Amino acid sequence: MIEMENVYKTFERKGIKTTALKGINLKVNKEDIFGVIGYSGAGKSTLIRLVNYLEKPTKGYVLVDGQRLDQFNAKELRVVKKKIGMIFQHFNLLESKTIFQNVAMPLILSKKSKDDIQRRVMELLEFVGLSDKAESYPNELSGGQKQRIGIARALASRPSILLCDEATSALDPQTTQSILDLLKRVNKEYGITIMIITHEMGVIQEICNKVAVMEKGEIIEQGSVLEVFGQPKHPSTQYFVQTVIRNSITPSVENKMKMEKDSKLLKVKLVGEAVSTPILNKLIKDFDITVNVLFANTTEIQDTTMVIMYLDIKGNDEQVQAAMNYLKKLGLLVEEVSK
Ligand SMILES: Nc1ncnc2c1ncn2[C@@H]1O[C@H](COP(=O)(O)OP(=O)(O)OP(=O)(O)O)[C@@H](O)[C@H]1O
Repeated sequence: MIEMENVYKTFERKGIKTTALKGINLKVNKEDIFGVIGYSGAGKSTLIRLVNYLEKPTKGYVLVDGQRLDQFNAKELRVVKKKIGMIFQHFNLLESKTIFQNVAMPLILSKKSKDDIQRRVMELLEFVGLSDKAESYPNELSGGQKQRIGIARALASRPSILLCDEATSALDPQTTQSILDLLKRVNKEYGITIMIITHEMGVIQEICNKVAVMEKGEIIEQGSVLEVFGQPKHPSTQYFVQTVIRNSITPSVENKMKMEKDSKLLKVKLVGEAVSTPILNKLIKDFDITVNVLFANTTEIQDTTMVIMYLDIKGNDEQVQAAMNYLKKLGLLVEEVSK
């Protein structure tokens, strides 16, 4: 659906060059809600602006539906761009136009008939739950309602891709949740591919199935959200994951642990089916060891449950080793943590 092949983007202003993107490779499939996360300045906006050709790559290719954007002429590019809707952090609504007129704008520009416009706009306002606001003006709406209108307007031309540029960053947590729920419906009910850039890991956790982590113009890690959240490799990814999934023991427990000389501290991660295995019961009964749960955290990612536990285990060396082997055999991620 969307592909980038070795994409570079360098800006030049007053002789100063900034390379915003350095060798980006990614593939977004039709059914995806693909999230791009990174700190400010990582290159996220530049990356998303390449998809609808608001920016051109300095080197490399951007493909939409298997076709390179640089090979289209201006007229063909206009057709492709109609397939790509976009929503923004600050909504970008026209303040002097009514809500109806705002949503109708792309249809007016494509010279649709009055009847078609009336039908489509009302259908979209219903979809976003704001049919009663057709004659209101943007300044009469809350932030969440404005973003709903932004989404309705972006969907007017029946796009197959929706780009979201920090779409929830200006909203409170509850409103963010309702906008994310709406975006999920856009993906499922209309079959629209969504690409979302954000600096909030919670957004990725909530709706994305794939994620790319960006730093200094590069993608440092990418994969399914379950993979990346389950086993983040790069320190920056680990940091982002830590903002939504606490996976370390508290300092006070850590201090107490240091006093316990004759036990081992294990970090155990269970994902999916493994969660229903009664491991604690097994460890105690079959290996005759003492198990103390120091920390446990359960998270839902992409309808899959992930549990992280810190277990303090005591027993003779053989028993402890056998217990660790048992956990590893089950396919669980087991790490001995040094105290
Ligand atoms: N039009 C431009 N001219 C010159 N430099 C630019 C331009 N657009 C972006 N940059 C530079 O490219 C780098 C990446 O910027 P970009 O806006 O893509 O990052 P970002 O991850 O979206 O950050 P933020 O979350 O703050 O928007 C930055 O160093 C920025 O200064």
